[in-house]
Amino acid sequence: MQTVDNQPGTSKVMDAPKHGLPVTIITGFLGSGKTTLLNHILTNEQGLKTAVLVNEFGEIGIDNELIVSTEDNMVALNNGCVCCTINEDLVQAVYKVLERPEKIDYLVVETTGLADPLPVALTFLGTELREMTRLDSIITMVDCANFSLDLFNSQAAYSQIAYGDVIVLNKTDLVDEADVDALEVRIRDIVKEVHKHKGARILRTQKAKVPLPLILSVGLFESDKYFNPSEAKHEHHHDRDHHDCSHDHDHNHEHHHHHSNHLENDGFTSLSFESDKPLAIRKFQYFLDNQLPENVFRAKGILWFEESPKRHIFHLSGERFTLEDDDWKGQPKNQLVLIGQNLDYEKLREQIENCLCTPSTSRGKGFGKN
Ligand SMILES: Nc1nc2c(ncn2[C@@H]2O[C@H](COP(=O)(O)OP(=O)(O)OP(=O)(O)O)[C@@H](O)[C@H]2O)c(=O)[nH]1
Repeated sequence: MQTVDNQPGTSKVMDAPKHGLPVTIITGFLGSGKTTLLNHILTNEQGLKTAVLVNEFGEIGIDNELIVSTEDNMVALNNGCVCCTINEDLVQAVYKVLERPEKIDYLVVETTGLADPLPVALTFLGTELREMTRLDSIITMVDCANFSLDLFNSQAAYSQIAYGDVIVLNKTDLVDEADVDALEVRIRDIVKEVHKHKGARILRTQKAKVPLPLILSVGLFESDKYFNPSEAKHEHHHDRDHHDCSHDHDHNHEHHHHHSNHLENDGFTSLSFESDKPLAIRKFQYFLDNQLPENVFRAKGILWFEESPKRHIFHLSGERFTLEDDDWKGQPKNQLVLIGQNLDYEKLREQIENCLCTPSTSRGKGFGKN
């Protein structure tokens, strides 16, 4: 776990002392644009000093590599669900931020794409943290090109929509406006099912570019109205024995019928692959085009191809993949995480290993067109 500060140096001092530290939770399904929003916040926050807690699904923390200026403002909570396994880690991580001698104006928590945001919110409301922090809002990112509750068959995906104070319909560049309209109607219905009298603020974005005043320090989270922390049974024990996802959470909140019993992360698991050998571009492309099974919903990686001196950032969400390049800062290597349901680990691992260069692989072949 690492701790860090964005934009060191002078920071605009907010009125609130540290014990009222405003907190925003960014949630949203796998690949919806949470990290993209986080980077947008960190590059545009203008003088605010923001601490960031990032929880990632998968053994390798690819996000550490993808978040801007992570030298000193980030606590990475790797491998585990922020709402179950590492709940106590979350409390400890927030304390670490609060105890730092320098001023912190804001705390942003990015959950994994499979986390139910409600227990995360309750962590801020139902523990000692209640005195120290002020939960400002839950922001839910939605991938307009891939959103379907049926497709995900995921309790977490439902909860993310149901409890979002601000819902950002992202990736509008990939779909027709009429589809976004239909999605918005569906989402408003889900929000209404849970919050009878309260709508969510729904925004549309590309690359999560949203004016920050619309999402930060908005005070949209209405804890007293929708949650009763004193009733929350989500207790936080200071021993390590409770880091066990196999227990059934009973948060005993008003909307009990949607409580977050998302055992095994709705059947999603991850495969992490690392190698200090380069990949052969053609083989990897063959893997993507012909072998990658449909049950891999999300993948991300930092890739090294023998044919390229660049560092390639690979993302797959649904059926779409992208490869961007920048420069290596250290020794090149491959890091790849695949996330999906019912993964055949052995087969996948073998297929990826087969993409690595063998000494006889010829050089100089570029990425072909699909
Ligand atoms: N076309 C398009 N791509 C986008 C947009 N926003 C984000 N992306 C891309 O979608 C991919 C996933 O974005 P991330 O921000 O990493 O998503 P995430 O929610 O943090 O992903 P996980 O943490 O793995 O669940 C990346 O390749 C982004 O560049 C958008 O508005 N349009």
